[in-house]
Amino acid sequence: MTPGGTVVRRAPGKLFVAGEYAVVDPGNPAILVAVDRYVTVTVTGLPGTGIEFTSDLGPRAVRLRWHGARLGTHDGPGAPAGLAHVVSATETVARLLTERGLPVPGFGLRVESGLHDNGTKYGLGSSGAVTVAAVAAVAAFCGLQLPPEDRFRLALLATAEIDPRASGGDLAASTWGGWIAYQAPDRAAVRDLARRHGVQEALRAPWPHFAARRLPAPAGLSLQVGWTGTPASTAALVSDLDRRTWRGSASHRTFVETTTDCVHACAAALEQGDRRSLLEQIRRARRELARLDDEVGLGIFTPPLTALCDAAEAAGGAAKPSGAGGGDCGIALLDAEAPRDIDQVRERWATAGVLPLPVRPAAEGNEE
Ligand SMILES: Nc1ncnc2c1ncn2[C@@H]1O[C@H](COP(=O)(O)OP(=O)(O)O)[C@@H](O)[C@H]1O
Ligand SMILES: C[C@@](O)(CCOP(=O)(O)OP(=O)(O)O)CC(=O)O
Repeated sequence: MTPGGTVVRRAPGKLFVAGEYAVVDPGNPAILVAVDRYVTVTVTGLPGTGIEFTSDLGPRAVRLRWHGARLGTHDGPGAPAGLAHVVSATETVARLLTERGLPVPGFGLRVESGLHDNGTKYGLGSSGAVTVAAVAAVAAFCGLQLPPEDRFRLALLATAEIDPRASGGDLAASTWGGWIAYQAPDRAAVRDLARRHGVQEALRAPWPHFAARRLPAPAGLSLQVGWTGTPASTAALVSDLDRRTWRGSASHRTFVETTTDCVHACAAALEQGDRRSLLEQIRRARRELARLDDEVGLGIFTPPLTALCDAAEAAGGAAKPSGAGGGDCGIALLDAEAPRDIDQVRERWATAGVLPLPVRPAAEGNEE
């Protein structure tokens, strides 16, 4: 902490490489990569016990006060629109402080997002990055020294209070950085564990199915990212899928089996530096998502995302939507030694209305 009592923490955004949708069920693997665009959270001491939130997405600072363990306005507990993630992150760290007998001081928390373009999200995981950065900043400001897994767990507990369907893969990438293999715990179960036995206990207890480990970056391949310019609602797409009869069907089982096999093969290809196999598996992941989309008509593939994939495959690369689809970003892996092919793909993307984003994998995640 600086002498003025200000703490600054940042967390990178992320992209899904493979495993989206399947990863929402505990234990199913996915691969993500952190990218070098960040959400930055600054916490500064303020007199009193209230917490003042300022976001670059909101018009003005919002001062909230404590109603027991929850933050809210004078009317009662509850986060104002657009502040759900920072409020939940603050409440979760505050519960840990209280359980440890430590005071929760008053402070101001300010968010600056590098994951938006004039207020429109790129789909690079701003909700995950802001949660990870807010947990780290609030914890450090309050004098807690926490290892990465504790910060990840706090961020997941904070997220599960808002939406237990979210896998937390974004939180893992934002916490650890680099290329990550991730398996989610049962979010409702860990949320209930924290509610019943406390946050401290939820940090200590085993979390069945949860796993996160770093993978090597792909050698000789360049990660290219295209933005469709259309923001998609992940929560809406995931709950849309849940409302259909697909879950529990033979098609669901096939999707999960194929996707799991594909993610394991991608991880092995990264570990063995096998470029050709990695490209084959990314193309397979695209096909499996397309099959899901054809069967349930979810709208994962929009015309710009299909054009993004076709252009990359025509140049000998592999590509797919990243995450829930329906807009946001797609990724491509292209031969790093063929800059002219990369330029050509980017030109074809521009013609299809896809903006190439100048982002690169970020080796580092969020720091304590
Ligand atoms: N700059 C920010 N300031 C405060 N909260 C933010 C900011 N960026 C994102 N969030 C949180 O994340 C939510 C948006 O999540 P989502 O639509 O899933 O975007 P993304 O796809 O980028 O994760 C917002 O409603 C808010 O709670
Ligand atoms: C469908 C999913 O598996 C992947 C969603 O990935 P996105 O990258 O679309 O997510 P946001 O960061 O919230 O925009 C749902 C999940 O894992 O929670």
